[in-house]
Amino acid sequence: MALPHMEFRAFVQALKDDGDLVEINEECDPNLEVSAIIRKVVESDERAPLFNNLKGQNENGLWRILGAPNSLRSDPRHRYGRLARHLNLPPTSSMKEILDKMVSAKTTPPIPPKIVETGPCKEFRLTSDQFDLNQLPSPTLHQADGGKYVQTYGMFIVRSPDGKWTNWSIARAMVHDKNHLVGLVMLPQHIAVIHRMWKELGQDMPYALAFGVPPAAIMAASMPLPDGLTEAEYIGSMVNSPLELVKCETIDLFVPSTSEIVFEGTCSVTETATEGPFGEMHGYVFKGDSHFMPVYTVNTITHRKDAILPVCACGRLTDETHTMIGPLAAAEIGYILKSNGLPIKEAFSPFESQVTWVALQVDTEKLRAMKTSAEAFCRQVGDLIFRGKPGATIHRLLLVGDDIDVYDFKEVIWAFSTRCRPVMDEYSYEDVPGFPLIPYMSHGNGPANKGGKLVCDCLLPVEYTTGKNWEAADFKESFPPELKQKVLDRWHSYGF
Ligand SMILES: Cc1cc2c3c(c1C)C(C)(C)C[C@@H](CCc1ccccc1)N3c1c(nc(O)[nH]c1=O)N2C[C@H](O)[C@H](O)[C@H](O)COP(=O)(O)O
Ligand SMILES: [K+]
Repeated sequence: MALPHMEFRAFVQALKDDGDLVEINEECDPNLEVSAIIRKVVESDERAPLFNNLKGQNENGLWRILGAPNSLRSDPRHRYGRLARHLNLPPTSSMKEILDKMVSAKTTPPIPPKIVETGPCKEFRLTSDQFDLNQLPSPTLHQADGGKYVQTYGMFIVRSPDGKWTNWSIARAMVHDKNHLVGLVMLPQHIAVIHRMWKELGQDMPYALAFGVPPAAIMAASMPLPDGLTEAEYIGSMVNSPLELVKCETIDLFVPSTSEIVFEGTCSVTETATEGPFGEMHGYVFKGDSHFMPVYTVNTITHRKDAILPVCACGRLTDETHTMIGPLAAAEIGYILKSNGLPIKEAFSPFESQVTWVALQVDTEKLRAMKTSAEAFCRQVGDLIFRGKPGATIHRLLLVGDDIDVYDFKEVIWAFSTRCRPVMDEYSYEDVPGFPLIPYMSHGNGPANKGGKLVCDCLLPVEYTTGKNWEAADFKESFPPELKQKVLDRWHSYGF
C-alpha cells in the first residue's frame, strides 16, 4: 500500500492506526442520519466516522462514506493530525508547518504526473444505464438543503480547450436526477473560468469528478494556486514524486489511479437547473435560497471495490471548509505579499472568524525601515489582496505586530480589540469583488457581489516609527526572567 498522502485508502488506514477512526457497521441512512453523526463529530473534534453499511449500497459495495476527512482532533498535541496525514507530516505538526508545506512547491520545479495503464479506480465500471444516483447512497446533509450533496470532498478535473491548463478543485454538487448533477460554478474560481472558455467555443466542458484522491492532491485542489498552474505538477513537486494518473474511459482527461470513485461526463455550457439551498461554510442554510447552475451529465462511473465516498458535512465550526479554505487562502495570500516585498512573516485565517478574516503578522522592524504611513501600507496590502483571486473569500485583513501569534485567536482578538481604533484605523474597500456566500452579503443590506471589505490596522502608530513602547501586563512580559523561572520551578511546591 502506498503512503497515506498518496493513496486515500492508505490514508483511512493511517487514521485507524492513529486511533482517529470510528467504524460504524450498523446500517445508517444517508438521508440525514449520516450527516447528523458527522455534524456531531466535527462540532466536538471527535474521531472520523467510517460508515461501512449504508442503506442503498450496491452489490459491489458502492459506496461507503468517510465523514470529517480533514477536521480537527480533540487532543491539542495532535490538533491538526488529520491535515498532517494529508501531507505525510508528523501528526504533531502545527498549522504553520502544514501551510509552509503547501507553499513549499512554489520554489521547486514542477514534477509532471506519470501516466499508468490502469489502477484500482478501474476495478468496476458502470455505464449510465447501470446506475441511478438517487438509488445509490447519495447523502442529504441538512434538512433544508435543496438536494443530496453527493459532492463535497471530491475533486473536479477540468482542462482548458487548448489542453494547456488542467485545473483540480473542490466545488459542491448535488444530485439532479438519475444521471445528472447540478453544481456551483462561480467566478473567480478556476472551474468557472475554464467553463467560460468552453462556453465561448459552444462546446460542453468535459469533466471528471474523482472521490477519494491522494490526500496531498485534495489539499492543493482546495488552494487558490495561480491561474494557469496545473495542480498535478505542483503536487508532484510538493511530495517530490510524480502522481500516477490513468486515462478516463470516455473523455480525454486523467484521474489519480487510486481514486475510490470516478464520475466522468460533460458539464453543460447551456443547460442549468436549480442548485441549493445548501448548509454552507458560514453556518447557515436559507430556505428557498437556490440559483440556476450548470448541469453535469454523469456518463460513466468507475470505482474500487467497497469504495469510500469522503463527505464534508459543512456548516458551523469546525469542518473542512474551515480547516482548508481559509488557511489555504491565507497561505497563498502570505506568499503573494512576501513575493511583492512586503514585510509579512505569517498569515492565517482564524476559525473563529468563520474563515472570513486573515491575520497578517508584520515584521515591524522592516516596516519602520520603509518609512511609510499606516494609510499607505494598509492600502498597499489591501490593493494586492482584495483586487486578486486568492482574497476572494476574505473580508477582513488584520495587520498585527511581531508579538502576536496569528495562529492563536486569543492573541489576534486582543490586538484587534485594543490597537485598532474602529473606523479611523480601518481602510474600506467597496469597489472590489465581494464573497456572495457570506450571509451579510447574500442576505444583507448591500450588493451581494461587491465590497464590504476592510484592512484593519492593529499596529499602534509607534510600531511604524520608533517601535513597541509597552509591556504586556502578563506573566510573560511583566516580570524579570529570574523571578519567572523561580515561580515556574516552585509552582508545585507552592501547592498548584
Ligand atoms: C475544502 C472545500 C473547498 C470548497 C468547497 C467545499 C470544501 C469542503 C464544500 C464543502 C464543497 C463547500 C463549498 C464552499 C463554497 C465556496 C465557494 C467559493 C469559494 C470558496 C468556498 N466548496 C466550494 C469551493 N469552491 C467553489 O468554487 N465552490 C464550492 O462549492 N471550495 C473552495 C475551493 O476548493 C477553493 O477556493 C480552491 O482554491 C478552488 O480551486 P481554484 O483556486 O479555482 O483552482
Ligand atoms: K486549486
